[in-house]
Amino acid sequence: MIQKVGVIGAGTMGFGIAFQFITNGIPVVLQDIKEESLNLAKEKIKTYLTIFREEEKSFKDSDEGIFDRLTLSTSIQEVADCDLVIESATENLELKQKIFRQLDEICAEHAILTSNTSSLKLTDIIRDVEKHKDQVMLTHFFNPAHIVPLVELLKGPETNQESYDEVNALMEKVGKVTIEVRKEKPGLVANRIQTALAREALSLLEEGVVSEKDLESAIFAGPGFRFATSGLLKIMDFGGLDVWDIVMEQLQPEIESNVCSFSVIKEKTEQGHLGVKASKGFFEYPGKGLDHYVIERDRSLIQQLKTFDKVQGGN
Ligand SMILES: NC(=O)C1=CN([C@@H]2O[C@H](COP(=O)(O)OP(=O)(O)OC[C@H]3O[C@@H](n4cnc5c(N)ncnc54)[C@H](O)[C@@H]3O)[C@@H](O)[C@H]2O)C=CC1
Ligand SMILES: O=C(O)[C@@H](O)C(=O)[C@H](O)[C@@H](O)CO
Repeated sequence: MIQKVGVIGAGTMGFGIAFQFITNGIPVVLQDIKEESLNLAKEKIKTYLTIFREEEKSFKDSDEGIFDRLTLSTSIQEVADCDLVIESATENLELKQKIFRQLDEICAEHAILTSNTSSLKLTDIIRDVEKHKDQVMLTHFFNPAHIVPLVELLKGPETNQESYDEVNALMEKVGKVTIEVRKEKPGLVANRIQTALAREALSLLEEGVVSEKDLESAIFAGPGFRFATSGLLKIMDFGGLDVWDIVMEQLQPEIESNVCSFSVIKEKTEQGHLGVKASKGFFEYPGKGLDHYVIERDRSLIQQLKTFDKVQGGN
């Protein structure tokens, strides 16, 4: 049974993963090589406990009780007694392979080792793992990890079912929605779908078919609005599969199918317009700093999470 979780990497995702577990009763060791990352993560956890309370989605335990479950460390040795260790360090294959070699060496025999990678293959990450090769997985969270419910689960080629079932049960216990990815595909499921959507959206933008503002509305006030309560297959069922059959045949030849590099992104990147972190991307984010806009986004997402829990019967 998983009673203590280690999280390697206290960055954008690691902080949120740790937050999800400690606010749901599970002790966490959050490890990072940079003290500053750990200090920032601690401050963000403090901030989000307040924000969740302000948005009337508070936790049953006191802030003090929640913080009592959090251990911060710069030493990977600190996760040696964890039952589950989730690696969420920088997206670099050599680094992940090194971390998994270390975890394979120091962790208890029963420990389950997982990665939160967005794009790398599990079989590549675990290349040198020996002792735990029947207890490795991908557990792919979505940003922000402490609000977006989805976690994609993938077993390794030798992973036993018991490990999968334990991780799945734990994720559901802490309020996440899991899917089982049955075959190893780069980007798993949701990122592939997100990328396919992005390719068509950027193609329409590049062709001048739609403005940035209207492209946003076309997604969040249309399909995105429906996606908030049901997936694509139900939308097809409600639309009529006979209709969708025709539409798919008609439109597939029309939509973007090339592997493209889009000047709408390339030009902005070259100009240093990297998005919120640079105060300008497709849109402008004047003068209040990254945290202001991230928190503004997250307040909306927390309200959406409350509705999601009601509609999907969550906690
Ligand atoms: N940013 C996103 O939207 C998402 C990212 N991911 C994945 O999560 C992982 C982490 O991504 P982010 O949190 O965005 O990165 P990040 O750059 O915000 O944080 C990475 C953290 O790893 C730490 N780190 C580097 N080497 C380390 C080591 N040897 N041991 C311990 N910590 C180390 C860094 O100090 C940093 O704090 C990546 O694999 C990424 O693909 C998954 C879903 C979404
Ligand atoms: O969208 C997300 O949060 C995840 O699916 C990801 O992995 C990110 O999009 C990542 O690919 C880029 O930040």
